[in-house]
Amino acid sequence: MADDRAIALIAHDQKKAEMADFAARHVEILQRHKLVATGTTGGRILEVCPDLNLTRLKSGPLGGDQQIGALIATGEISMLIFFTDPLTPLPHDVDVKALTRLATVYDVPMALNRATAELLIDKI
Ligand SMILES: O=C(CO)COP(=O)(O)O
Repeated sequence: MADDRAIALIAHDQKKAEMADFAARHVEILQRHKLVATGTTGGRILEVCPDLNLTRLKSGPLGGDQQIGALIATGEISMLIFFTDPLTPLPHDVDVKALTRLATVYDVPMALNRATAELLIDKI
């Protein structure tokens, strides 16, 4: 059965270049899937991979993390790839925590760094 759920892609500012590089390296896999991303991350990914089926939501600090959390709660996300930056304070830290919490609650595969994302991407 085809999986109609989306893969969620998010990166904090210091990790956006890494996310764009990750997407470019795995574009053949990603183009087989529906994708959602927070606003700025999605824009950076589409700069390097313009043909992806990617929906940009709000920017993280303006509610994008919460939008992805809501999609997790409604069963619409198959995997969360979230390159977090643990070295920079974030105004929306509570949203980040809420999102990773929901991914855990709903048992959604979640990669919080590139090494884990590289392992997960080969499983889809
Ligand atoms: O802040 C983010 C996740 O917490 C990411 O949001 P942007 O992709 O809009 O920068």
